[in-house]
Amino acid sequence: MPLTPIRIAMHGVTGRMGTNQHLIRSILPIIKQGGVKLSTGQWQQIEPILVGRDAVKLKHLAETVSMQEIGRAIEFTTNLESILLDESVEIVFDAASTNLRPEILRAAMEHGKAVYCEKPIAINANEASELVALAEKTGVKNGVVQDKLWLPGIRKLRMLRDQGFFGKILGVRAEFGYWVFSGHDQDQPPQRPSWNYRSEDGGGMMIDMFCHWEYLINDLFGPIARVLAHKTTDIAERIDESGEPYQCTADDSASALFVLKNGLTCQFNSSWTTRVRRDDLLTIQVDGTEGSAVAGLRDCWIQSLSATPRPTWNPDVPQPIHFYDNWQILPNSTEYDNAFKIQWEQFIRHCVDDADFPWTLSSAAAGVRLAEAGAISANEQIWVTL
Ligand SMILES: NC(=O)C1=CN([C@@H]2O[C@H](COP(=O)(O)OP(=O)(O)OC[C@H]3O[C@@H](n4cnc5c(N)ncnc54)[C@H](OP(=O)(O)O)[C@@H]3O)[C@@H](O)[C@H]2O)C=CC1
Ligand SMILES: O=C1CO[C@H](CO)[C@@H](O)[C@@H]1O
Repeated sequence: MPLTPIRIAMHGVTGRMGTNQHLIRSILPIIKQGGVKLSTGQWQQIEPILVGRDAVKLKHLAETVSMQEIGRAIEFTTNLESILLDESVEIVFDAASTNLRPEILRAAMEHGKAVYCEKPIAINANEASELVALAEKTGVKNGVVQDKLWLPGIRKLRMLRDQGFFGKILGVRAEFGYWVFSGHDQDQPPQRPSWNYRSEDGGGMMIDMFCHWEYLINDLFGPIARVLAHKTTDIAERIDESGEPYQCTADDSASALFVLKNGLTCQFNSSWTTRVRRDDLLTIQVDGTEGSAVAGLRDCWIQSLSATPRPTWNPDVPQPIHFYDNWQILPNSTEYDNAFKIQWEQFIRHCVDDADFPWTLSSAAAGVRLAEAGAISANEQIWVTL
């Protein structure tokens, strides 16, 4: 007997993340592959209902896009209330802009729905804690996107760590970012939404990225003990979606030192105002006594102690070493599925099969606390202990 498909309401699906990563690269491919395989060997199929405020965009996704991807249309509605009252809907997912998230999550949990959502779960630690408390009170299953954990580059880094490649890990440096056009030249339109650059709308580098850095560092290297951070708003005015100039009130660059409970120091630079001259938009370098690795989003390069060149400082001659030449690229040792899709499958198994799922609201609240600690550190110019 096939299992009844679980109904998943998807709010914020008309946005960049909702459309691309969640609908087109996760949910529709899961439907296409027949659902998610459970521990019993049965396949759990899913049925999405798209929810939002713009019926035209929803109809396009539910009909045209869905038809292209899975050969049939799916449901959509602009009535969120009716979704909350619909007992056949088991999971409410939210990928709308950050400042809307707490209200949606609260309403869904109060109606007994399992919740799954994009990061961050809130823009301040108090609100994040209230959501965690409500999840505990209502007992609903809950989860938060922590996609970077399943990026191929990060999986390769984790494999190196587990195989003891590094020896003793001495330090971690991450460079994240790229140039986000301000929109002042109409031939170079901005590639990120304007709310990202307004703190009153939930934007800002720290709140966007420190929640990623928290779970990534915690997973790969251990829990963070304290942070020293600095943030700036490098570009004061940008152009919004309607072509109007607006004042940027959020940080677009942030640097941080995270010192872990095990004593390791992780240095993270994050910027929307930098031009890339490195291997990828995010690179994480791990240096150890026995070897070093640099992970990008998909690739990972290694250099062992025995392959380490011997630089000497002499600015009077051209640099004799081509530093990139002494690194070896790791092969792909498995198939790397989309990171968001992998986590969706795990969340569905958690809901249906009770499989372990540690990436909860509680774990995501730590990311919001780190962003808040970073902001306090920057504003008061102090170390903040977590
Ligand atoms: N995990 C990751 O790698 C990433 C996560 N994110 C997170 O994803 C979330 C969405 O970001 P992104 O996709 O870039 O944002 P977008 O601006 O592209 O999308 C915003 C979405 O929110 C909806 N929305 C905005 N205001 C309202 C409102 N008042 N009422 C109802 N719906 C509203 C929009 O609907 P409409 O179409 O009708 O305007 C749209 O669906 C953020 O929380 C962000 O932090 C972002 C980037 C990467
Ligand atoms: O929130 C985010 C901001 O944008 C980044 C990419 O540009 C994402 O990786 C991240 O999740």
